[in-house]
Amino acid sequence: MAVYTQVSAEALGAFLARYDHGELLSAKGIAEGVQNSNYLVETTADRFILTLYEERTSTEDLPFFLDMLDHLASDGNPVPRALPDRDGVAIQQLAGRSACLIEFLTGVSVSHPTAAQAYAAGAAMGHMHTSLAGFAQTRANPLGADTWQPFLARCGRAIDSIEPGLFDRTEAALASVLAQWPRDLPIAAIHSDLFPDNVLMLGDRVTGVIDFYFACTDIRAYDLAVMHTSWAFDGNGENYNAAIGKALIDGYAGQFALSDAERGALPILARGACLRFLLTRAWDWLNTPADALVTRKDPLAYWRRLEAYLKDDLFA
Ligand SMILES: Nc1ncnc2c1ncn2[C@@H]1O[C@H](COP(=O)(O)OP(=O)(O)OP(=O)(O)O)[C@@H](O)[C@H]1O
Ligand SMILES: N[C@@H](CCO)C(=O)O
Repeated sequence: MAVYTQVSAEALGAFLARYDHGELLSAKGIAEGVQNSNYLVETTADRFILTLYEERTSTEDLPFFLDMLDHLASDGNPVPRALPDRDGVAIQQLAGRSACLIEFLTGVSVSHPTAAQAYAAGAAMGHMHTSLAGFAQTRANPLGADTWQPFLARCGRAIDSIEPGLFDRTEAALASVLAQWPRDLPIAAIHSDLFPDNVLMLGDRVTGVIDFYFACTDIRAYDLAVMHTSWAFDGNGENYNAAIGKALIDGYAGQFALSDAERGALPILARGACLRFLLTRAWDWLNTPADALVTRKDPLAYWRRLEAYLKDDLFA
């Protein structure tokens, strides 16, 4: 579920009255997503997404996210813009939250991508990286490599309740990854969370790239590594699909030239990405009650991926 904040029909009607996008016909909460509250809103003019930003999205960073979306949309990327009201204001207040009315994009996210879909998604990331070369704003990555050790310390030995020995194994893996972490690769604005559920598709065509609320400035090739960890394995991280992995990289490289240094760093970047998602999932696992409405994501699915990247060079 992801409707934490309820919005009354009266409040939504008054909100929509600030725009020239028709009158309210219906509003339905969207179950997917865990971070923010999302509604599908239909008006007499069109359909929209209404997002109310919950505490996990830092609202002071909203201008960065929205400007990045505007920049990408202006350059032909299929990303949703937040719409300005009649006074040019895009970030509003609604039901005690910051809120935006966002363009609705068609398409569905695929749970078992084919190689052709992975190729298209890799190409969509390559296109975004090409466009973002001209985007000057920056935002430090709040979940970047330098934060992982303090993050593990915050989780503490409670992490062993997920699986005995997990703290020590994670600590050792982290030390090894950080010792090899590349410090001289190109840095740029990146999505940093381009999982299959954040790509909308119709057949083999990408119709939407969404959920930019982890977007930040970090190693550009790290974005591709994150994508590889999330697309090229099954959900529980047990099976690697080499055809998907290759299609992602080929699709990306067809749009944006990967340097030899970036290509060579993908294995270590992917291991880092595994630790980033292992840690945030472990934190959520420990801090979300088992009976909460939000489905917790399995941290160990990322430990299994890490083991696969340690065992073989999956980018060879
Ligand atoms: N612009 C859009 N057009 C169409 N559907 C959208 C759009 N934005 C979001 N959605 C739908 O809403 C769902 C939730 O959106 P999103 O993934 O951004 O949620 P979230 O809670 O912010 O993020 P997270 O996935 O990190 O939990 C998506 O799975 C998609 O179905
Ligand atoms: N995509 C992440 C959640 C948001 O960071 C995960 O699956 O763990």
